[in-house]
Amino acid sequence: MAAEKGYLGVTPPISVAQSSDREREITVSLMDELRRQNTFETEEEEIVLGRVAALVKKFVRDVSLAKGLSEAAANAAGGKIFTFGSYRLGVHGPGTDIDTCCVLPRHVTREDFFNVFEPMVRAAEGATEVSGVPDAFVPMIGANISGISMDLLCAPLNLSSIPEDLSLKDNNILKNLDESVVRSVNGTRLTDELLRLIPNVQVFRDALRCIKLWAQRKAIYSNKIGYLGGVAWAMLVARICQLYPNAAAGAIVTRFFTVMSKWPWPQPVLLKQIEEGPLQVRVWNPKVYPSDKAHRMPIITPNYPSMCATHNVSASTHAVMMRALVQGAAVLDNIVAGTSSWSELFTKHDFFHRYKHYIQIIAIAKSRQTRVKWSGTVESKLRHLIGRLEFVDNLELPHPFPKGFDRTITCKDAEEAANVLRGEEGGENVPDDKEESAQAEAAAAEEEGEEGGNKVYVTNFFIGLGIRRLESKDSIARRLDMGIPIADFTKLVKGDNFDDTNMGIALRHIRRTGLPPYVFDAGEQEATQGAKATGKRSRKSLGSSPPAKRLKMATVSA
Ligand SMILES: Nc1ncnc2c1ncn2[C@@H]1O[C@H](COP(=O)(O)OP(=O)(O)OP(=O)(O)O)[C@@H](O)[C@H]1O
Ligand SMILES: [Mg+2]
Repeated sequence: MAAEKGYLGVTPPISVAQSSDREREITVSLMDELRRQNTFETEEEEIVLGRVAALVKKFVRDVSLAKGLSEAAANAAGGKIFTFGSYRLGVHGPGTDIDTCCVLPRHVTREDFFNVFEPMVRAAEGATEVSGVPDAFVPMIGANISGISMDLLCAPLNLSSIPEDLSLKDNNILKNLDESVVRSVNGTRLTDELLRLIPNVQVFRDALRCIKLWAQRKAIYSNKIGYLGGVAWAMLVARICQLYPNAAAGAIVTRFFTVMSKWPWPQPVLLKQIEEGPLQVRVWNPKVYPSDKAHRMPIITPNYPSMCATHNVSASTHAVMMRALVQGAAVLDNIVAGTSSWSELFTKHDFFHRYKHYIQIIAIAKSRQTRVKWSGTVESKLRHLIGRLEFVDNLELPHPFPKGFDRTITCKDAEEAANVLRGEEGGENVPDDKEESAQAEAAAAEEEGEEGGNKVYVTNFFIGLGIRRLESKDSIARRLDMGIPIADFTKLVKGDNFDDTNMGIALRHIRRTGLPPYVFDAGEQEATQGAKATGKRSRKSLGSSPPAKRLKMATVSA
């Protein structure tokens, strides 16, 4: 395709010029700054991946033999791992998961993956925190092996054996596959296609590292909450690389901010023309599907079947991201002019200083394991709360923070623990003890009997409330009534698999001065004028009290 047109992408480049001396200069200083910010990974990963690849082959062989295949056929059955996501793109940093897809021959099933492979991973040297999620949208095993955390996906293909040189590029490979398998292999297919559509991979990597770090520092990195996730940021940077194929990384970053802060959304960002293909599946098309037309910031995956990687973006998160892009563009102007340095681009967000009022959403669980799932559910539904809050009178911007804060609450007895689970305050709120692994905890709980536990595990999410400036002094007109959105949200999260003996949900209105100290970095809170760590005085319960009270309490005076 590139050869025919002479360029990559859906339009010709804006400029094929080489970067100027100044752009090269700022590229050098950008790389220095990224190294200072410690965004590069270590070498350990390759070794661990080699071990996982060998384990997958052994697993395929064992299952093949157990299913009656001959020794020769079992040996030939193969099995292969494909890394994808940020590791495969070459922009993986310390502490991020390695996304890995285990491709299997057809006779090795998803059940085998969880019944046979999962225990093999658990028994592997250095393996901790191995937990399978067979019924997830994309079924997977989460594992930490020798300190490297991985998401292992499972993809049995329609092939009797998986040779070492197998490629997933051909769309026909998707024929007659289960939808969840299509999703699993499409992670790899997307990353590989992305790399094929970029004129200069090293420039892309350097620029993307910069943009990812910036987005994390500005608290606008999370697909689940309605910002962009890793792959969506990667596609935006890839598009800029296509538009300026000969530019150095520093210049790509500059263009990224100028182009993206002015992008005429909802015009989609495409890396190539959308392809038709052999499956009866939906390909993104706003002319046909009203839900696709509703996407505010569509960034479309290039591989078949193309989809929108940003369908969680709401009016609010869109506004927050645009504000950050415009500010970023201004900082870049100064960097290019030499009046500012790169570190200025990576300064921390001001989310916990910015608003007078916040909502705190607390996912409460009786065990650490329950919390993993429950806080995941609450997190994935938060965007619905944001969507409903967008319609509240006087509320200009419900601004979600992209990450939850995990805490352990130690109670004096089981009764107090039960109260905390119901959303009432109490117990001593302490940081999670990272040393105490989920498995050790499960073993201890079994010994004591779950019931006797006096610890409760919570994840706290925050939404900042940007309130419209009001002329009126009339207290009725100045009310912010969030009762209905909050009641709807509570109902929604309790919708599936809610078990009130092990889980709870509470929502509170909290003032800036009452924010808990753990949302701040060391020294940060003291620097904030008027911030106090006490908290209790100004907290009001929104979701844990009886409905009538909840409605009343949900009204904040603006
Ligand atoms: N919203 C999405 N739409 C389409 N594919 C997605 C989406 N989110 C994730 N994926 C697939 O899963 C892969 C891994 O996703 P992930 O969110 O871990 O991104 P990443 O690029 O690895 O960034 P990070 O450094 O944050 O892990 C992506 O490369 C992509 O193939
Ligand atoms: Mg990843």
